[in-house]
Amino acid sequence: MAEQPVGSSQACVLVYNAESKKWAAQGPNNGTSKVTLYHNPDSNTYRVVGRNLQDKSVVVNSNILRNTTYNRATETFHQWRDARGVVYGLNFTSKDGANSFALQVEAAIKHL
Ligand SMILES: CC(=O)N[C@@H](Cc1ccccc1Cl)C(=O)N1CC[C@@H]2C=C[C@H]3CC[C@@H](C(=O)N4CC[C@@H]5C=C[C@H]6CC[C@@H](C(=O)O)N6C(=O)[C@H]54)N3C(=O)[C@H]21
Repeated sequence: MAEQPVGSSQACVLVYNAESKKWAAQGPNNGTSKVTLYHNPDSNTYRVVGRNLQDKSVVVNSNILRNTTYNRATETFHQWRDARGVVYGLNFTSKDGANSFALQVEAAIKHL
């Protein structure tokens, strides 16, 4: 069976630049994207894919692994580090959207 979407939310996708010590919004219109958690039941893998609402470009495509720590820095800003050390931030447009997405990611990590 192909990948299934587990859930989606709206968030600005940011990547932290350790050199400049700045967060960089990914994509136009301040990086507002639809972020979706996908599950591949065949391989039991999960990933977060974000598509910019304006130009539909993929701004994050990050595997969520058993040892991924999903950090709820604030009620609406969550972040995680990928296997290569890239730090992604999601600045959600609502607390409910942030909470529901986080619950799905946290459940996914437990399922791995
Ligand atoms: C042990 C460890 O690596 N810890 C990481 C986190 C982590 C822990 C456990 C697993 C994985 C990860 Cl990733 C870590 O500390 N990192 C990751 C890189 C990030 C960079 C800057 C500093 C500046 C302060 C803080 C920050 O970012 N914070 C505060 C809320 C604040 C909310 C909104 C976002 C929106 C854009 C920016 C802003 O407001 O202009 N912004 C913020 O300014 C946002 N922080 C962090 O958060 C830093």
